Order: sequence, then C-alpha cells, then structure tokens
Amino acid sequence: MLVKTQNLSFSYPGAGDIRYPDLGVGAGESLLILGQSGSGKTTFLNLLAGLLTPKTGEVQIDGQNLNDLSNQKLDQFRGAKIGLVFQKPHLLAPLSVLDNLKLAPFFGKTEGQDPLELLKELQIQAKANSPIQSLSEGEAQRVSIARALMNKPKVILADEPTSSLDDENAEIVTRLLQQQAKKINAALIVVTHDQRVKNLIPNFVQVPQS
Ligand SMILES: Nc1ncnc2c1ncn2[C@@H]1O[C@H](COP(=O)(O)OP(=O)(O)OP(=O)(O)O)[C@@H](O)[C@H]1O
Repeated sequence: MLVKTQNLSFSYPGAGDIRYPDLGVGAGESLLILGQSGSGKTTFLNLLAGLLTPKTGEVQIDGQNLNDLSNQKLDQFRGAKIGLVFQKPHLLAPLSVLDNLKLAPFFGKTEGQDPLELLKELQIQAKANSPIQSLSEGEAQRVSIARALMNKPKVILADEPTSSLDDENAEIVTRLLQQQAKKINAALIVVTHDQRVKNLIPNFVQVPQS
C-alpha cells in the first residue's frame, strides 16, 4: 500500500473530534473522499500530506510513518513523494508555465520529469512560455497537475480539482489525473462534491467515519 492510515482523528481548538475511516490505497489506484460540507475532507487531505498532525493515529506514505519525521524531513519527504492539486491552482502568476514547473524539483530536491514532455501529455505544450496570468482556468489547472507530477510522486492528493471548471474541462482534468497516476504508478486521492468526478472514479470513502 502506498497510503495507509490507522485510527486517525483530528480536532481544531474548541471543536469536537473528527474521526476518519482507515484507508489503504495501492499503486495505480484511485479513491474519492466524499462527505458533506464542513465534515472534514480538506482536513483529511492535510493530514495525509503531513500538513496537519493527527490527534490520534498515523499516516503511512510509501512505508514511512509521517509521525516519525521531523518538520524539516517532512517538508522534504512531501516535496519528493506527494503531489498536491488544489481547487484553485497555486501557481506563481508572473512566471512562465515552464518556470513554475521547474520549481517543483528545485524544492523537492529531486531530478524531476521533463517538463516539456509532461506539458505535451497534458495538451498544453503550446503554453510553455506563456505567463500563468494569461491562461484560462482549465489550462491553469492542467499546469498545476503538471507541477504536482513533476517529481513523479508516489501519492497525488487533489482537493476539489474540478469545482471551478466547466463540464468539458472537468472531464479532461479528471481523466488526465487518472491517466498520469496510472502511468507513474501513484496512488490518487481526490476530495470532491462533483458528480462529474464521481462518474469516473468509482471507489470512495465517506467522512466522517460512520
Ligand atoms: N483552521 C481551522 N480552525 C478551526 N476550525 C477549522 C479550521 N479549518 C477548518 N475548520 C473547521 O473544521 C471542520 C472541517 O473543515 P474542512 O475544511 O476539513 O471540511 P470540508 O469537508 O473540506 O468542507 P467543504 O466541503 O465545505 O470544503 C469545519 O467545521 C471547519 O469549519
């Protein structure tokens, strides 16, 4: 299993515990995280990425228990092993598409994939030298997927990646995420409300744990 969780719970100060189902996601597998608004889905992704520390339980990514890593080691581990995709692409607007992609191996201290090859697969190679601020939302989201894939992560975590996209782009983005995850044999975990994504990825867990 590339992603394994056990007995995870979390609480924000002054709020009750959120309890999470145990997960096991293998190489090339995709899983949706479903649940009502405010149920704790984004918190779950942040726990899986090691951006939050659980109240109880543990997360294992590629055999590494995140609780056992110092903050500095955790940052490095995340950069090398985890690709993150958010609802709105967090890209550096004045930089070109290519320069945004090149930042990922720099921060992850990895060699990285060939960014031009990746842009070709995501059908946006024509935009390689364009500044991010000149892209449409669908194009920018594809660039953020390319950036998440640059270090060939073991795990791809995506939080509502299609919610600001029209039907055509939502389907393109979901299919590209699945194809790329399969190609690099990563585990893909997607938080979504989006029926268009649910139609393409059948496996899911529900938050909170019932
Ligand atoms: N930084 C924070 N401090 C305190 N409470 C928080 C914080 N972030 C989230 N919460 C609360 O924790 C609960 C879970 O939030 P979370 O964002 O994980 O839910 P979600 O299922 O992703 O919601 P949505 O589907 O609306 O995005 C919510 O009640 C939210 O208000």
